Amino acid sequence: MPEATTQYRVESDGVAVITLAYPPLNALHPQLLKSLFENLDRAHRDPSVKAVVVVGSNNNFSPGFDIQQFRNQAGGGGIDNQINAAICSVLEGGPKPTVAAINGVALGGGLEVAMGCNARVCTPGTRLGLPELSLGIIPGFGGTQRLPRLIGLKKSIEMMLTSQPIKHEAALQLGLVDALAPSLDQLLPVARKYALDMAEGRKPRVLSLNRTDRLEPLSEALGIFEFARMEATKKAPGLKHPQLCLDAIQYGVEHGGAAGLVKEGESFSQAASLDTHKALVHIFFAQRSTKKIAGITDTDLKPRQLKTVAVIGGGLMGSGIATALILSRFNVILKEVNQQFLDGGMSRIKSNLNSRVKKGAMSQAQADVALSKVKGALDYADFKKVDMVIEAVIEDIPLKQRIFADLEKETRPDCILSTNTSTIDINLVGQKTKASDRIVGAHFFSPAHVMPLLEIVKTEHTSKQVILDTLDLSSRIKKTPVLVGNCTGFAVNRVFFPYTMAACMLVDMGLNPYNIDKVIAGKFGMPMGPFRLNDLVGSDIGLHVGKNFLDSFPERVYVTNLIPLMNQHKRLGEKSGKGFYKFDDKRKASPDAEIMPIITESRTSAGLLKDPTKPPRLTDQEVIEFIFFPVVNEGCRVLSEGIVDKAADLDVATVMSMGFPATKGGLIFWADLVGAAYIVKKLEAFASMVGPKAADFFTPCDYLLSAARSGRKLEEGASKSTSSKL
Ligand SMILES: C[C@H](O)CC(=O)SCCNC(=O)CCNC(=O)[C@H](O)C(C)(C)COP(=O)(O)OP(=O)(O)OC[C@H]1O[C@@H](n2cnc3c(N)ncnc32)[C@H](O)[C@@H]1OP(=O)(O)O
Repeated sequence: MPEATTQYRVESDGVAVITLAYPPLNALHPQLLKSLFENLDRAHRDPSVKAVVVVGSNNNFSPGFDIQQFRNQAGGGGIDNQINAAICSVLEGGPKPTVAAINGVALGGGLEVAMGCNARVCTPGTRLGLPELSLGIIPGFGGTQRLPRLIGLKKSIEMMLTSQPIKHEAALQLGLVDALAPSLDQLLPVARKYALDMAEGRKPRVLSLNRTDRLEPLSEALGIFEFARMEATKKAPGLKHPQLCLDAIQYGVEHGGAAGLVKEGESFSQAASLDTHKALVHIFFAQRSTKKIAGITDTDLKPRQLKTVAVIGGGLMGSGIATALILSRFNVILKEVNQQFLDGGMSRIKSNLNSRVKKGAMSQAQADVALSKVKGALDYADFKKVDMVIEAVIEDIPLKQRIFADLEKETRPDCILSTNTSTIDINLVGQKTKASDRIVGAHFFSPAHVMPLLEIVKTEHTSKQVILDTLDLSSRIKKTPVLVGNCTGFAVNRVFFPYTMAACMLVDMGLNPYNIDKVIAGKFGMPMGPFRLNDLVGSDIGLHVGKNFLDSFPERVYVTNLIPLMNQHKRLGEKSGKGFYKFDDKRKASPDAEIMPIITESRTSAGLLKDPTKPPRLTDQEVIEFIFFPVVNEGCRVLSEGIVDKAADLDVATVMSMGFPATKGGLIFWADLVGAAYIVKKLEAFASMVGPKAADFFTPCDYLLSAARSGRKLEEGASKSTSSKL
């Protein structure tokens, strides 16, 4: 383990430079903070020192408090609010003026240390922010007090509630940063001069905690707090830590910065004791660990620099994938079967880029450069130049097999051949080739240029080099990869199918689909309920994908007539103007009484209830459990079959694909908080509620049962891992 410390030197101009040093980014480990405190004291006591500059090593200031400590020590990672308050107070009000010299990022505690200094200097490209809420805590080194005093309440509350950093230009404009150094080699000279200017009275020495000039008048401030609280509740109903953050800010505005610091400490401790904090810290590390695959990323293998990728099929998926690739500067060949389809694909790519320009995510000039990276093709003439192919045609096995047989002939022997299938066995796709070592699944989620997850599906034949290259491609196109084994539905769609089936079962039992959606979205925190999602995806797609599960897992599926009937009535969802909901021309969804006869027909054919006039009365909590406990059960099968490398991968996959709330830590983390024994008991109760026709849907798998019996956590016991099979 590298040492967490600070280095101290006094320059010839009398400026003491204290360097934060803890690779890779200078996270604020308690040892580093202790050393910072000691060196500040040393500088203040040394009569030859006129001023102090704090800087980071490795060309970075600091990403904040060491998040590892939150993992090691529950309830706030052993943060000592007193020593932190002492550091900031010595920085701010000690005998010598202080300047933070910032490069890279100053986030969380990193920015708070910088705000404790009397001034801040940064380089172009620096990012500054307080993202603590994204970890379920609140700023705890004075950030709730100093940021509003430096830049005003409105912007500071926005920065804290969204956890979004700002760039150097905005920081300068807002007054968070006092001066810009034109380049990294000028950072220390500019910061030292600024510090001496303060020491020698040429510039005022500012104590941000005492400032009030940037705070809005109290009556206006109260309005800002009211609005922010409403917005926070609307965005994340039931979450406590955003309100705790606002409590601390408001208290400081009403009672002064010093009292606000005390309140901040209390609110921080409260937030740090909540499950939300544990869940979000888990997701932070889980997301980074999906890229680390034992036997691949820890070997001497190096990823090859893929430059040109061909995408076969310019439909919704293919054009989205091509967009993601050109946005990250890959050369792309988009292949279609005829000019009309090719034109359609190209115009979808253009429209994806245009919508980014409209949203301000890129300039028109950048969009033009991106578009110039894609070239259309109707044949394989240029495929010898291609480093990787991503096939994204319809889910038709013979068609995919034909394409792969062609690709084997038309590409170089080192070209990676991948398929974007969402459910089909990868071995089946490559069955007509001898290229199995270079075949891999690259399962994108729609819209592919937006959704952050990439499921990389390996078979027993896929080479390690191909897996490593695909992991690398994933990072380059800014997707989080999850490496999964080959089975129907892989990891994500495997755990997704009981979600829809359980929701349909509830409707067949007499519950109202709109109420179910309200509970699952509003109460549980999914981005939308299962029926609204069905309308987004399309009932036809749902039926098609669902068939794979009916065929592959007949012993544990629930066969409903609801989705087939929606298809029969051409209620395909948003694209046909009506599904479970009806849609206006702005695609706004509203309930539609016309679906009642369809629901009645489905209920009658399901025959789940002895007395259909008496549907069960389920609480909201029971609706949540009825839908999510079968999902957990399937997740346990995915773990025990080694489809994912570790439970945390499934957590990341569920958060980044189905929108499982990150604040609950992903599927298995949440299930462990609930407890396997309780889940088994409820699954058994649901089985007896629905009777023999659907009871098998709830049968707990061995993995879940054994965890329930032994008290073992679900995350602990994957019996075999994909990496061990490599
Ligand atoms: C009291 C205080 O108010 C409380 C706090 O300060 S809580 C901390 C608040 N800060 C944050 O939330 C920032 C967290 N970090 C980040 O957002 C991103 O890491 C970043 C923008 C700084 C860099 O992103 P990126 O370049 O993609 O690199 P990334 O892979 O994330 O990080 C590099 C390594 O640094 C580690 N790291 C980053 N920030 C860290 C932190 N604050 N503590 C510990 N480790 C950290 C990562 O885990 C990763 O380690 P690994 O290589 O072993 O996986």
